[in-house]
Amino acid sequence: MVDTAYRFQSGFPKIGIRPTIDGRRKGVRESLEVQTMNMAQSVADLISEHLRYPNGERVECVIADSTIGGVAEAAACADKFARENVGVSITVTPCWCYGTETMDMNASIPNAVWGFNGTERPGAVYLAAVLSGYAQKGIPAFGIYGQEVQEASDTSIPEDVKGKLLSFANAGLVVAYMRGKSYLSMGSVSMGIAGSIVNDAFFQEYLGMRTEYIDMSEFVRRFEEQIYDVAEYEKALAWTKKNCLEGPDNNPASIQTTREQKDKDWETVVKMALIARDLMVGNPRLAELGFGEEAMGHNAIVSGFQGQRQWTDHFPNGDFMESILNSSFDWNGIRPPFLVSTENDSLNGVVMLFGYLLTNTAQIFADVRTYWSPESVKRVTGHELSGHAAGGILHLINSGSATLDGTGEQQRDGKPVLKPFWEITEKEAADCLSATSWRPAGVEYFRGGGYSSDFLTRGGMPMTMSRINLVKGIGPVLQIAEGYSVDLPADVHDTLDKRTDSTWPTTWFAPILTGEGAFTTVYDVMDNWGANHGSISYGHIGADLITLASMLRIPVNMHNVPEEKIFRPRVWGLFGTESKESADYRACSNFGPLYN
Ligand SMILES: C[C@H](O)[C@@H](O)[C@@H](O)C(=O)CO
Ligand SMILES: [Mn+2]
Repeated sequence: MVDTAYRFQSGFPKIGIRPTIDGRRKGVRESLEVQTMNMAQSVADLISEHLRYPNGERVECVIADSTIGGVAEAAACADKFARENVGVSITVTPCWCYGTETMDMNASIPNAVWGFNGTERPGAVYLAAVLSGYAQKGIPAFGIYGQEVQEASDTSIPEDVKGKLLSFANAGLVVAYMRGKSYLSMGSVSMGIAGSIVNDAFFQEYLGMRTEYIDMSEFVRRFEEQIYDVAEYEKALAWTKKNCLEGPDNNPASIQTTREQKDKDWETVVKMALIARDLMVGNPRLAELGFGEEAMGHNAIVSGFQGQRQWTDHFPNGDFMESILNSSFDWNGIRPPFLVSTENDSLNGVVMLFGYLLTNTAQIFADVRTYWSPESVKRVTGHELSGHAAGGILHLINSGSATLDGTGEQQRDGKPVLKPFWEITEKEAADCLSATSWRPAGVEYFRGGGYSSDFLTRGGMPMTMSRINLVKGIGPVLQIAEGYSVDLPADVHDTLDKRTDSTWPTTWFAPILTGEGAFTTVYDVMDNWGANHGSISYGHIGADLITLASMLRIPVNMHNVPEEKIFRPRVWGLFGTESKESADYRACSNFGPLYN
């Protein structure tokens, strides 16, 4: 595992836990002190045991110095949280407390309240009272209480409560971690793709992020003036030659580039990867080499590279740079991915960021290229789709930033998975690399050459595809499709793949159908997809995305997440309980973006 310290030097937000209590002394408060503090401690233990920061360390919790029985103690706790960089607030109580006097009034961070479901003391009554206060004051807060009544002496956290606490804390940390960071736009709008019109108001108001912009000529300046770590470049090039095997050139012989040009392209694409990374997060080595300004980077947690066409018409394309940065390993070993979106599609970059921060695993960026109905597959190949694929499949394929982790060569219990970097073994990283070949770019599209990663994602993995679209008059809208990667017989894959650009990585994706709305058929999923790209995460993370979207006030226009898994602020129910989709739209528009 490599040293990640310089990437994460600004530190991580903590979870603040507020034990609130009935302030009446001479009996009531004293009798509750221990139980209340124990609840706070058990929540802190739960969170630190289960949740990790992007560098693999356990999430840290801060508990108020005392239980909170009134406004003076609430203010003391707020001071402590501000000093300790608390970005997410959880109030816990087993008893009645004074709602508006004890609540956390910080509207710019996610808030939740866990009210103990006992009847000796009315924790759930406080929960209801304080949540009505939150609704009345316009601060959406999440309410948590267990299904089953607990004994007063029971210090355990019921399973249903654990689930909600962790979902809330996980999504809340994403909100907190994004705040103050940047999206780095490398280049401008790619081929008229609207998602690459980087919208600063969206980033600022909904995510609390900056947008930074550089011209792609900055790469040329850094090539020519050697503004990169030459020693690292040499190491990277040698590693690439050894581990990134060049595949066959698919171009007609008359337009194939020479061996000499191909070798030169390898040198350029490796330099591009170093430079893009340095632009995003900085590099202390550059300061030692006399480039103090460049050493600082742009504080970017996600970026996008325009590439097409001004760059790719002349220089090698960005595919190697994007794929290797988006992967969990490179010449420096196994390390957290750097998120880069192809074609500077910033809106797809944002869902890559959500998926990554929710799971700590790398993301597949892809074109949502083709809906293959069972009939079309049968007509073209004679094959009958079955299993998860029975209703048809989507061909996800793209030059550029699909992570090599997306090969599915990492394993857990013998099954293909994508893992957080700290769980990936050397062998698994090597297997992802051997499952990938690097195909000379199609020079009709990419006149400047370059190399595209070519692999086929293993089937059987639970995956979630998502996408943000901007709608004039509404703002951002999120769409989510949970499904599975699927295996096709090799000859069937070949026939379908060869009809398109077979030098690109493929994921065959079968969304889960619910029989309703956008999930009536696979065709409907494709037909309702809002743009040319999607980001694909390992696991069924739709519920986490929905929780996160509600914190940011981004409505969800389509999803196939089971109702019982959805967790949003309590006040969403006050916008109507019949059609939760339209209530979500009204709630988001009523409260407006988190940082407005
Ligand atoms: C080579 C082509 O221009 C592709 O890059 C194009 O199909 C896209 O990926 C559009 O998103
Ligand atoms: Mn694309």
